[in-house]
Amino acid sequence: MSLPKAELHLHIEGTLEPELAFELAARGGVTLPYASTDELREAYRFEDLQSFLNLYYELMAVLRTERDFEDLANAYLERAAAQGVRHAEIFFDPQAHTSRGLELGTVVEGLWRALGNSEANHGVSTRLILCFLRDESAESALATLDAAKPYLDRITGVGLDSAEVGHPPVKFREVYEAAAALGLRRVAHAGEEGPPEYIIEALDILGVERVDHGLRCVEDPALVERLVRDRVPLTLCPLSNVRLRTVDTLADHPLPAMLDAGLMCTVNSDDPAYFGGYAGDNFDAVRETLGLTEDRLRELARNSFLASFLDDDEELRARYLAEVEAYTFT
Ligand SMILES: Nc1ncnc2[nH]cnc12
Ligand SMILES: [Zn+2]
Repeated sequence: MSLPKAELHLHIEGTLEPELAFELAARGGVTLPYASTDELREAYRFEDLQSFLNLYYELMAVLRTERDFEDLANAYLERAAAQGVRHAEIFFDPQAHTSRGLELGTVVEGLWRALGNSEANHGVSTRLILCFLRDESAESALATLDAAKPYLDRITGVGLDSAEVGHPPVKFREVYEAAAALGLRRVAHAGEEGPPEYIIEALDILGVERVDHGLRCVEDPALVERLVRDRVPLTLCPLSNVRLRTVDTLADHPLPAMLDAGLMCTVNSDDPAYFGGYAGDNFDAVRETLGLTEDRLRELARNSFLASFLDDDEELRARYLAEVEAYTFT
């Protein structure tokens, strides 16, 4: 669907399509433990978040040079633009690369080669969000934030991702305080597989402005009331939830009920190469399977720009919002 939208929950490493993985492997002399792209695609059957993360981290071995990160980001931006994405706030996982011996600068500079020219090349404005791996230590997160200091002109905010259960937000209190002191915006994954309490901690202890996923808030009526009252944006990822078995089928997804409850929902792709679709595909899927009306779809698109970190460019945000209102559904 080409409805203009902002993508607010997108892991750049999760945009690595099998074809590009093999191309980068060949270029870098990396051997993948799969004979072909078809065989690799066969591995895309996930039981839960952890079974996905195992493959996600394994394939990152092909990302080694600035050019690799640049090519990865350009491939995403091209696909996203074709599906109506006008603004993208992109997560990256520095620790998944520095733990393999890469310099943080290789990752940031490589991504920036694509992101810095994205408005001109793809018609997509961008922001970069550095994510801490929550299954690594708080000390490692602090060291990562410290290493990122030379690149803060390119980094808008911090996030928290990877294996959720057993790694509550409170573990990262100190690093989020330090990030806030540096003027960084704050988001965190919470309530994807973890309980509603993790969403409350992310808000109260980490001071996040948006909750990534936040799906399990529906189990706590008082929390839903709070999220509605405070207009806290949730970056939902419907196709991801199906593939990682957070919901049984797309038809069971609580998105319509969440919108009816007044929650500020957005729809995003998470790791589109792995979960069967980019942002526009997610919009198409919820339209078809959940029967969302044109008003609801327009609301989701409007929310995406309102929830974005475009506060430093209200003129651009207003232009995007006008595009949403002017859009004609086909
Ligand atoms: N859906 C997800 N949840 C947590 N960590 C992730 N890293 C990449 N995708 C993720
Ligand atoms: Zn995610």
